[in-house]
Amino acid sequence: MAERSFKAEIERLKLGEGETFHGEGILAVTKALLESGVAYVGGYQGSPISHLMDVFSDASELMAGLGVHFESSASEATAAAMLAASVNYPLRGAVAWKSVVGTNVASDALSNVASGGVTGGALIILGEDYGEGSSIMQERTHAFAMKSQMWLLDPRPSLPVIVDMVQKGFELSEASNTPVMLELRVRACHVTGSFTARDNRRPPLTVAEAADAPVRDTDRIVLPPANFLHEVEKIEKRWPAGIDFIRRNALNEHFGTEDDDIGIIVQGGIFNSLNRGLELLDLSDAYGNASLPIYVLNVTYPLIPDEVRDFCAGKRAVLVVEEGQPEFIEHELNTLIRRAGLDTTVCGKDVLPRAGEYTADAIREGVSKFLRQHAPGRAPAAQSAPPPALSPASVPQRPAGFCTGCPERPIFSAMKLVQKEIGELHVSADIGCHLFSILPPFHIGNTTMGYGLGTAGASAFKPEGKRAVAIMGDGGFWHNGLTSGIGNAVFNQDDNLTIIVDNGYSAATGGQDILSSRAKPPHRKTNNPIERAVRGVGIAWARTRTRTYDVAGMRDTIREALTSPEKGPKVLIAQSECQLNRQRRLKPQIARALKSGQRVVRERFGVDPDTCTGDHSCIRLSGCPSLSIRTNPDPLRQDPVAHVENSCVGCGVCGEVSHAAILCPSFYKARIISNPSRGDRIRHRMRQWVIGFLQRHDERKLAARAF
Ligand SMILES: O=C(O)C(=O)Cc1c[nH]c2ccccc12
Repeated sequence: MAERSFKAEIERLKLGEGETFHGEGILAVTKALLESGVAYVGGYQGSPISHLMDVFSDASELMAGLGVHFESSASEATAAAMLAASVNYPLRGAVAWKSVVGTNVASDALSNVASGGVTGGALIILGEDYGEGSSIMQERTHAFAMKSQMWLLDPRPSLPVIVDMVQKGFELSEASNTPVMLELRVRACHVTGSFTARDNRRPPLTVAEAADAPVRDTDRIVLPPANFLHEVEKIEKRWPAGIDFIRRNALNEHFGTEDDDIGIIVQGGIFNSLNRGLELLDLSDAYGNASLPIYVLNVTYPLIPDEVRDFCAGKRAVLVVEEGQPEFIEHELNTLIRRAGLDTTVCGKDVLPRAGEYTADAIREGVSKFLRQHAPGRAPAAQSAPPPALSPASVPQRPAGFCTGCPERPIFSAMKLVQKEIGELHVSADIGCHLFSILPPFHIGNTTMGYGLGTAGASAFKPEGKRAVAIMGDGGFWHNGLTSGIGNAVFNQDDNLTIIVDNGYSAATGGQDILSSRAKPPHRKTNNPIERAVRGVGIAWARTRTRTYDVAGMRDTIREALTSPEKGPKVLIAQSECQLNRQRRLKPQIARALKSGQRVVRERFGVDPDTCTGDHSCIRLSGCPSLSIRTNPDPLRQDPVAHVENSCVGCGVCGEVSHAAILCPSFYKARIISNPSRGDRIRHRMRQWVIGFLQRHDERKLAARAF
């Protein structure tokens, strides 16, 4: 079950010729694919492209009706390899994933498809999650475009441009027999706007029809001698054809004034930020009517030598606004300007930050510096004062952490308890929500090497004494952990423990179903147990614990795995449902039950303030966001007591941790009964009577001793 449902929005994907489509960037992309006669679509979810995959998934029936094949690929490598369908057949195909990580994973297939070239248009839609909102290493997909010679579109975040780039992207791919990448930053994915729709088009050839009439062309297969010819073809045919198409179709744009002796060259994807920066300097308005010329690169690779020459001719200096490092575009512009015999100065990273996100403010600062150097008359009068520095104490910290009720929390609580007994462990962490164990209060995890690579990251550790621990999510396990981690550990006779967090979904990417998910979606085969898979590749010591919230049980199994005399790789599958997905699943059911007057029981935990000692070790071992502190009601004690807030979902970990760690008995479980039955009411009255009797008894005893 995905984080967001697009069932309502996808109705708009049926709009026809001339109607106005209004919505988010990712929906516009999907609509543009359908209008382009795409024959097949695939991909792997990851921020900020997760929602695009969810849109595809929700629209899969509509696509099937048009004869378009869609599937959620097992990984980005799978998705990229799917583009093989466009090598021999005039089939348009689109795949999507998160870059740069997904492109890393896909790069084997991408190199192959880029070498052999394509007949049908191949479009790779990339969510480029760069900047301060990103959760991954800061790298540029641009490097992949250059090394494999694939074209890179970086459209201005405006719906008509994005839609046009999808459609032209296919044509460009076909005209130059080259795969085309379409990069969408997170804001472009979710920018809202309008464009004029066209009719959806059935693919002229479907994948089923192509399969019926196989075509084989050994010149397109990456195998000597054809691979040597591909290199020549890339340079002599595909590159010139690409440049020609981009120029003839004016994929790059011009904004602002025409003639000037300075100008700006910008990646399309950050045009809006540039324009905002210029607006703040009174050099543009909200519509991009700038008072200096701007050349917008909706195609950042390849650059078009004639366009660069024409833009730079007669200009003393140009500023290149290029996010991320190294400055590939700036380097190439210098070469092209030199080759054109011009002496235009190219500014870029000398006035803009070398790395980091190009926010409107960073760009405003860079443009100001550029103007001071090359057009002092148009520079802002004074250097703007830096914003007042905030002391770290005045900025509330909000480290990422496990959600309330997350089933992964008790796994790490149990590990902390084991570490107390046998000492610190080396822990090879993985991509997924479980990576939050690195942060307080757990401080568990020494490295992370990539998706599903937790076990591989521990493979150099061949312990003689203490075993190392690897963490892997169920998402990572099916993405590639089964072979690169578990299979490798079997083959190389590891003696480490892998804990596979089986929460039922690819939770970190937004709750998509995977092979071991418990849901039974109509067109997929789920419920494939992870334990069966690891035993299948030779794991002898495998345990599945079905309730991670049982902290004592988790602790005992982890201890057993780390201390048992048995040698060989060990796998502990720790199961409990992702709480976010569970809430999404249950909330509508509960709401319906409450409305229809059915009896509903919800559980919450609480802390008895009279018993709580106020030492807060429960918080240190759990870190649940619903576990907080409040003033001690006892006037003789000063330490604040622990307190469970109303966001509690009743997972019970706080209490379990406290008991497993023998901390204190102050946690209690309350059952909130809505629409109680007669039996509930009678039981409630009897309890009240007993409690009242005991309380009155206590009060009388206290009153007797009072003075
Ligand atoms: O959803 C995200 O933000 C992720 O980083 C998950 C992810 C999806 N595909 C990947 C490939 C390599 C590393 C992480 C991911």
